[in-house]
Amino acid sequence: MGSEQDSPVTLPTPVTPAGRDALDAMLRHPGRAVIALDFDGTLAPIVPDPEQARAHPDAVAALAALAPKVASVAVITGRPADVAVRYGGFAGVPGLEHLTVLGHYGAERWDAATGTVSAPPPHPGVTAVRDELPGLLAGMAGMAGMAGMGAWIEDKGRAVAVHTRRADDPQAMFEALRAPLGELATRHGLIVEPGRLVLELRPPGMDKGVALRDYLREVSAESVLYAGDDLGDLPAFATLEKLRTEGTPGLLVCSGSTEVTELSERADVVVDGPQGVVALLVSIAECL
Ligand SMILES: O=P(O)(O)OC[C@H]1O[C@H](O[C@H]2O[C@H](CO)[C@@H](O)[C@H](O)[C@H]2O)[C@H](O)[C@@H](O)[C@@H]1O
Repeated sequence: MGSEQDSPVTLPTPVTPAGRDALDAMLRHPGRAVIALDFDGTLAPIVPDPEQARAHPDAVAALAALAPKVASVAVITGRPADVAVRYGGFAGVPGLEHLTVLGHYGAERWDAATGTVSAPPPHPGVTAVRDELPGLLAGMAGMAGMAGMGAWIEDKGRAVAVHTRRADDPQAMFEALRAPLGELATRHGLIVEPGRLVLELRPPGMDKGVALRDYLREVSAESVLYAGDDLGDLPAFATLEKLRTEGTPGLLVCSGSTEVTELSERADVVVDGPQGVVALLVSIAECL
């Protein structure tokens, strides 16, 4: 706790009894608590150009202050693990020596302790999609209403994403691309992962729920906080909801945005984007 001169630490009150129990359990036994966080929209503010996304300026310090006080901290992201590490500034940070980054929705793993990324072999469908996608988008640009489409391809290595945030009408472009990208993905054995003005074509078989569940088993978590902002975080919320029914306290935190409301409806705590997430992490660290 802070000294008498410090302003008092304000922790949010979770709106559900299960959320309040989880926060309680974390504060009582922090050494058995796991903190897991999404990257874009949760630790990093959303920006128009995905290559310019960086962790909130105070995020790394907040994580580094909290990590030594809890069992473990993990970042679970749709980004390739090495990209999240780079954009997050997570490598070589005192306090984050045991940080784990699960990339590509858990298919990849980076551990600060080794500084290496482990990953499965690439899915052949990604190569095929990478080759066909520019032609498909060019064909659509010629269609009525699609001139100057403004869709941008992010080559993620093990997946390919099409972003519409910089299109003239981002939401209309997103909706127009759903069906053709779905067909393309299916034809090559991939799935479409929708996100905040992005449609990603990626291999099936892994999601943040599976990644989180496996990680929590590995570290023998006795309480968990998960924070996310996007549709890809819903499986992680579902994992926590299931764990709660089995007796493991879990706190569902939504990094709120006007773009995605599905998470806020299920969350125990809604904070104001990455700035709110950082404030929450700081408050928890100060309470421990
Ligand atoms: O699981 P996450 O860490 O949340 O990653 C999800 C996707 O995030 C990125 O896209 C999003 O952030 C961009 C930068 O702020 C933004 O421009 C875009 O509209 C968002 O969808 C990233 O580019 C994707 O690869 C991630 O899968």
